[in-house]
Amino acid sequence: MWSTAQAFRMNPVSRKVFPETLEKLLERKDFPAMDIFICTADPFKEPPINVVNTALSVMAYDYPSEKLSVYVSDDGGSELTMFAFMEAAKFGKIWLPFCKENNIMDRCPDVYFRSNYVISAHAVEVKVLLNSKQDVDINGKLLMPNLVYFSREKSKTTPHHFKAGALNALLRVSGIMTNAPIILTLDCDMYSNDPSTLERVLCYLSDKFRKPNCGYVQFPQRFHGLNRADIYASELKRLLILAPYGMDGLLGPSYVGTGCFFHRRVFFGGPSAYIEPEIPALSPSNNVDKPINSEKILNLAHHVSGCNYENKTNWGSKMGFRYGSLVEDYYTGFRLQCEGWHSIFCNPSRPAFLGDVPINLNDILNQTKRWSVGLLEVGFSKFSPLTFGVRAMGILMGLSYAHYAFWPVWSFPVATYAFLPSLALLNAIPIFPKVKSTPTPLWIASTWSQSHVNEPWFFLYIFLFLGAYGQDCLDFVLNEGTLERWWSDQRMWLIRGLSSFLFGSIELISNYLGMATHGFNVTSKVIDDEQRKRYDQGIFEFGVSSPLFVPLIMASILNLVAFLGGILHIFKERSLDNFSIQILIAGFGVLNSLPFYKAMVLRRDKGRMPIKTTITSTILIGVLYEISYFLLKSCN
Ligand SMILES: O=c1ccn([C@@H]2O[C@H](COP(=O)(O)OP(=O)(O)O[C@H]3O[C@H](CO)[C@@H](O)[C@H](O)[C@H]3O)[C@@H](O)[C@H]2O)c(=O)[nH]1
Ligand SMILES: [Mn+2]
Repeated sequence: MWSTAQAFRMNPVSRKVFPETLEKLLERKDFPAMDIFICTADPFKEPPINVVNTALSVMAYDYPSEKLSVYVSDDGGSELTMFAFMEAAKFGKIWLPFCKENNIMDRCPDVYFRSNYVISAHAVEVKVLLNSKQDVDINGKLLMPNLVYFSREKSKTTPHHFKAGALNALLRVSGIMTNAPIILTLDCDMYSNDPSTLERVLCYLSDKFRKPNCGYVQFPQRFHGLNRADIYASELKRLLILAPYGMDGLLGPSYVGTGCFFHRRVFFGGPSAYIEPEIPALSPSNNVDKPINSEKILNLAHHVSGCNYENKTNWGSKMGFRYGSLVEDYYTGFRLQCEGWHSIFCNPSRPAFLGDVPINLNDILNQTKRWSVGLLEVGFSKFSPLTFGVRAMGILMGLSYAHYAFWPVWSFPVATYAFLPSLALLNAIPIFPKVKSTPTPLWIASTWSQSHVNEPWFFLYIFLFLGAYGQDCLDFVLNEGTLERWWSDQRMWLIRGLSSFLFGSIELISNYLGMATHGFNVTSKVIDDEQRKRYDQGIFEFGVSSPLFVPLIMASILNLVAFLGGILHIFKERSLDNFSIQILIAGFGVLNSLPFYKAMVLRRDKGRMPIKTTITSTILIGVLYEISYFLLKSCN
């Protein structure tokens, strides 16, 4: 993992463009058309009001409206979402500076819909809600952008490939209706925060300025409403900001699923290997000459949204967004770059998009678990970045992608460090280099004076620990980070390693063995007020009894017991002997586990650790200790 991380350090690049000068070089009438895709899948985990907000925020881009088309893909096929959008269409007309007033529609989904709703098979729905050729705002002045509600056909028997499937259907439908050369993909939990973003993008993607191989421009995922310490490290600074800077100096950043502008052509083969789609109307160079709501166009749009349409076509394998991984974004970007497309990372100081983050630990861990499964699927496929990727894109790009793909591999060292040193300590077995006995009970005193140490390994060990942590901390803090957030970041890395990564790896294995199947478990965006309050105060949210918490509690209990035992040992023997590093590691574990102890013992609110989970974990750690007792004793 260390070596793959070095690829990001070779040539980091940070870019700047000046969209204010764009109009001197490119007339507004020559601005290219833009198709904007918004994905939603579940009206109860993703409240339609939020999806509407996302759509309204992009409809209000500072851009010629007649060139703007917003397509909303509803994988839930829900009447509620459609209804919300019909209202939104009317609402949009009355209200252009909408950002301030959108509270008007802030209502809860109707109980009637809720009780009758199951996501199931549904037919195609294509509804033109606003037509840029006809619809004007309430004053009769401004044209409105196109707004299309779309729900592809779904059946129980045909795989729908989750979001990638939805995006491919959107690619085809938008191709038939407007076929803009530039496409923005956006998740429904992320809204536009800067009306001038499209002009910024033109500096990279308009015909006049685009480099021939440039395929997409990725904006970082940035989030609003993080608490001060960002306790769940939702910022994902390393993954979403630092790594892309590094890749930008190579062939460009990976695609992260949202906030990304594509040149439509990239979905039809490599820069010099064009793949002709099965019907000419879908070709990226096709000129749409019929009105968006003409019967012919609508019929064709229905045709390409059928659930069997993709059979025996290249969609998902060589064309469009790629199937085969739960992280369709990462995988698609990777395959596009292997085909020869370059990309650009654009991180303006005012965030172009802002998104929601889950505010409870269980949701976060489930999300990371899904990513782990998806990443490993790519890592161990025939298109693995380490083999296929390195050959197609060169060693550094291959390593960069491998660094993501094998992210979950951290679970093994993290789990080892969480359990092994403490178990060994409790069994009085030293596993690290020794420090020679000194009369002082303070470990620091002994590590500082070299004369007392008889093994250089001890220092190498301390050096590596402090070096790695120091570098990590510096990287973080120097890039608009704070020490407080860094601490959360390293803690979440341990938590993810011990939980999501581990469960993700297990899920992948059981999947290969045919024991389970995994799906795209949509992250809930519903905010409970009480939870929100606790989150804002920086308090961890547990609440549900989730297996994802079990290894975490096990480790926190074990480390506490081992640490206390170790300290007792020091005072009894008045020597540090063989166990200093083990005690240190246990102590570090304890420090990181503080929120867990609080949640298990001190808290009484709804977000505390459920007793059931605590008891299960305590029993399991007891069993693990017994096993270790027999194993370690027999090894010794
Ligand atoms: O069958 C599906 C499942 C999901 N979605 C949409 O996909 C988006 C992302 O889903 P979310 O639950 O928010 O997942 P996150 O883990 O927050 O998303 C990250 O990870 C995903 C891959 O796992 C990427 O697709 C996302 O862009 C990226 O932000 C949402 O708009 C969903 O509505 C669909 O359209 N159809
Ligand atoms: Mn999301």
